Amino acid sequence: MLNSLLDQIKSIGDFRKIKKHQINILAEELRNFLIANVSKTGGHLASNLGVVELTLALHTIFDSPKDKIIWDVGHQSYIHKILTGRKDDFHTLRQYKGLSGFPKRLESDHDHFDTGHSSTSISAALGMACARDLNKEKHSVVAVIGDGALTGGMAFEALNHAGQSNKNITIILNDNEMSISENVGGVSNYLNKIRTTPLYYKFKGDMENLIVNIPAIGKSVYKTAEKAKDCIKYFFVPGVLFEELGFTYLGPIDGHNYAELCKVLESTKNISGPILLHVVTKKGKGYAVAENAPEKFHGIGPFNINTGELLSTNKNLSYSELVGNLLVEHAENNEKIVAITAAMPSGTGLVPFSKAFPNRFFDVGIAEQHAVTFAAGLAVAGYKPFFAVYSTFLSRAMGQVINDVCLQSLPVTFLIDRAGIVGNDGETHHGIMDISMLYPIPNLTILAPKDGNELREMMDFAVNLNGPVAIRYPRGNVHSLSSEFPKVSIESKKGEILYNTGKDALIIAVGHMNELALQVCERLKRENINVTLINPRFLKPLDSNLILENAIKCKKVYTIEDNYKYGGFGSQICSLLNEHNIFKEVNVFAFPDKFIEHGDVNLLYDVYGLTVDDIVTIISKDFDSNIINKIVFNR
Ligand SMILES: Cc1ncc(C[n+]2csc(CCOP(=O)(O)OP(=O)(O)O)c2C)c(N)n1
Ligand SMILES: CC(=O)[C@@H](O)[C@H](O)COP(=O)(O)O
Ligand SMILES: [Mg+2]
Repeated sequence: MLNSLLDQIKSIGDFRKIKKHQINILAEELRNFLIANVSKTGGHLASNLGVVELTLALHTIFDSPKDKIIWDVGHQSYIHKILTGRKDDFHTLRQYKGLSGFPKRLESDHDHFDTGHSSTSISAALGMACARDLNKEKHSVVAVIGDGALTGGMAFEALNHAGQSNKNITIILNDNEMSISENVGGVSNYLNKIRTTPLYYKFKGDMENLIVNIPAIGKSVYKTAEKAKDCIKYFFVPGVLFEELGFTYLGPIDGHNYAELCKVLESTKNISGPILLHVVTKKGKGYAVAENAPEKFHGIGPFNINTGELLSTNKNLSYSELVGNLLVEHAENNEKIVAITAAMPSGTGLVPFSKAFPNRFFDVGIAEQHAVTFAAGLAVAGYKPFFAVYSTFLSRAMGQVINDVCLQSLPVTFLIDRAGIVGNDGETHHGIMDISMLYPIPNLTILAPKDGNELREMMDFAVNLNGPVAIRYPRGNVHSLSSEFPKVSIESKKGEILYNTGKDALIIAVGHMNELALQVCERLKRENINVTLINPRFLKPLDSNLILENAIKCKKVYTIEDNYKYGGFGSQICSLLNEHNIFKEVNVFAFPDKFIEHGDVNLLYDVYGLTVDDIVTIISKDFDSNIINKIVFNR
């Protein structure tokens, strides 16, 4: 049905001849298809339900892939993918070797820019528009950006540039009043005001018709009115902010009215210079449970279509929830503790804090750079800021971490969530670079808890440390690892021995990777390979004495981390041994120098050789006397 409808619409050619009922049926088919598929695969549903008519109109009026459409964040590009030949593969969404949940140039000619991180679309689109003009090409360039993404500083940097560029570029602001949670900030308030203002572009058109049709004097009066347009603009145009930046502001228009969208999009082709078209949509449109719970259905796991309930309910505590609960506990006894999020209160577990301490909770919008320096400002004023942020999104603010927090050695704690492989979101979302990014920064303490208990200890440590701290922990449920060895206090800044049957192999595992490492140790024990396992706890400053005194005694050293090999923990161990003239073979189990694709977390660890079997196989071979003899013999 969907295919034939799509073909029918395409065959009509002229949008003005497409009947309203035909579009309504097609939109309904697309929504049903989305819901049916995402209920099985999981994914970003609410945002995509909200852009069905907008995407249909874009692909009616513009000629993709000649005309370029760039999707900001790109989590709302599923309809675009369905309309551009990927419907039959849609059941593979976000699965290993299947369709990505974000636009990917390698996936389709219709995907003109890989997105995933917010607020990049206007910059990319402007770059493409400038290239087009340099090449003397004629295609359209359109960026679709949400009201949440518009709170990202980079979007304003691009608006500032695009506004004075005189480039023909259309920015479509998809305004659904939502980020992941409710949108925040002055921009959001401004857009709220606009939504209740009469339609400027309609007003302007009506005004023109009225004046020019006044007999005899119409034309001259219109000229005067045209000159007086600025006063009309200030009085009427709702998008004066954008107009003053140099854009022709159009809207706000109903983002679910296909005919209206087509008419206005068509009209943009006759307007020179940068345009900002403000469309108002509803996140979750057409699926009641998603309309009523757009945050829940922003990113959702497989669910029951009839009830909207998740098919697998996870009753276990997640690291994000644990962090949020611990922060509330500390804030109850320390009024200087404040919590910051960049538009991800629920994802980072800060909702309980926001409810308990609304005056000490700050959602800054999708603005990680601002969040870090904002935290620094709070810190110099005597507060103890905790910024909870996904590892991948912290990469946005490395300059601020370095120069605004660590250089001044301010007591800001970075709660680095989603550290490690995150799974279905893929390349742009895995948190496997933070160790490499943070290691070189002076004054910064970097902690990696092996489980929930250690995370609690590290939060206590961070609260009492008068300096910058980064605590990294993975997506998912809290681990709980036992150790028969005496407790080592976290204040000692020491690592700990987690397992010790002898000195054949020294294994040093980062954070939650100790769960896997303990299984490796048990397997090696059955092969009579004696192992010492160290949990460093402090990635920086390293407990060098513990590592060196064990490395000297062991035959080979192995490190295990959920970070890139380059600049990661393993490379730190290599240089530590080297600096102390301990020339032992170090085998670094980490991620190779490539972007890690999307897929199930465990499958990705398997693909990249970070499973118990893989590691046991390699270590066993190293200690397999037959193999060692063979190697010696063959030399
Ligand atoms: C730099 C960055 N920070 C945070 C996120 C997480 N994130 C993904 S979508 C989203 C909200 C986007 O809101 P909006 O642009 O309004 O799109 P909508 O979902 O409402 O369609 C956020 C915060 C991200 N992708 N990139
Ligand atoms: C699109 C985006 O960036 C977020 O929605 C992200 O997918 C959330 O990730 P989690 O599902 O790990 O919270
Ligand atoms: Mg939005």
